[in-house]
Amino acid sequence: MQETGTSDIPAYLQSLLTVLTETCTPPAYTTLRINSLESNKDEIFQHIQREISKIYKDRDRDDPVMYIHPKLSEVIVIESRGPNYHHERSDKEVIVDLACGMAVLRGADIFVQGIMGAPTGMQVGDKVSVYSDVDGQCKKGLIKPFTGKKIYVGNGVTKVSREELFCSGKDLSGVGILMTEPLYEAPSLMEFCPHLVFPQNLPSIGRVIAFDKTLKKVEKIKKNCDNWKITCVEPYVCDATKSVDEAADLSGGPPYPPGCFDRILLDGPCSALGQRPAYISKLNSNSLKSYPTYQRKLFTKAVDLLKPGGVLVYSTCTITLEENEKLVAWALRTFENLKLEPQTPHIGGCGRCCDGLTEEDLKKLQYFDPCVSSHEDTIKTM
Ligand SMILES: C[S@@+](CC[C@H](N)C(=O)[O-])C[C@H]1O[C@@H](n2cnc3c(N)ncnc32)[C@H](O)[C@@H]1O
Repeated sequence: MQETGTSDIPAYLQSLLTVLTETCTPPAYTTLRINSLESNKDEIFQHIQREISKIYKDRDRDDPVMYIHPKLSEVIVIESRGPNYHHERSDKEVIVDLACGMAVLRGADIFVQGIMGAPTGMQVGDKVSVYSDVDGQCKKGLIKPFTGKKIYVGNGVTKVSREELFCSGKDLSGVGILMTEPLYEAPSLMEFCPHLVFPQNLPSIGRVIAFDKTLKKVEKIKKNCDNWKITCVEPYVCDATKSVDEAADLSGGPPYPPGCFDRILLDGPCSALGQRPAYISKLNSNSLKSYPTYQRKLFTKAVDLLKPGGVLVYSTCTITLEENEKLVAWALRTFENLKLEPQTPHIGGCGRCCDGLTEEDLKKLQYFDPCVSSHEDTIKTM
């Protein structure tokens, strides 16, 4: 996208445009959470640095810039490079689905399941240019050139032929295209040293409340805890709207009695408009409007569960005022016993002005603005 740079556009639209442009690009770095229970942090950092250097060397790339986050000593930061538009495009075009395309922009190779269309005669070892289908219009097995909306994500070398992919009837798995010249250079981290590091976006690095209403999510929490040899987390399948009961006790799973938690992280459902990169959102305005009501319901339960003097952290991965600053303003009006506290570390920007929040209030909120390069954020903290 191009910057319009026109002064005829009102400031709020200009800033919305900038946000939309920025959300189309992947973050400027990848972050890995170190499992300090496993070994010494510096040793883990050096080990990961050597492993990543090997991966980059195999692909003829210079080592990436990597360091321990200056304020978060358990976080490794790996800088991305790009966009690299100078690569020569091949006339052999491969189309991948949107999820696969977005993963490629964050450093992944292409797994066979993500490949939708490939040219006739495509053989193992062919150099291809890869495009992501933006609107989900490409039918599996497409031979003809794709005429729908597509974005270029890089060049790669095929590990599988078109014949094997679409005509063999085999249940294939694994890497189908190795991305040798991606649009953005970032490390591919699928199952990368899972006992030593865990890929986690910077804003998500915090404490985790161990219940979710989805069984699949709870199973994932259990698997992560097993990988990390964490024994102090008890994950439960639980609808948080039913998590409080006067008659309950703390001995087993939910529900729990009111006022029994010292700290709560409420990382609830949201419109996810801050997830990057994202070229398209399938949300309609009704579902967008439904989130704040649901979030207030969950927030009320979290306040019920909190001990006097306890800490409640509310987080989302979206950018709407209604689900962020306006929800905070509502909470301060509704629960007289709640007050905002400064956050340490404060590595994001401040909150945005609305609904009577004061300058001091806004400084106590953290907004990870997609318009500020994440790399700039990191440098600011050094
Ligand atoms: C933003 S995600 C949380 C991500 C999680 N912190 C992580 O890092 O994987 C929001 C989660 O809220 C869960 N959820 C939605 N409504 C819920 C409810 N009523 N009770 C409990 N969990 C709920 C969803 O299943 C979803 O996994």
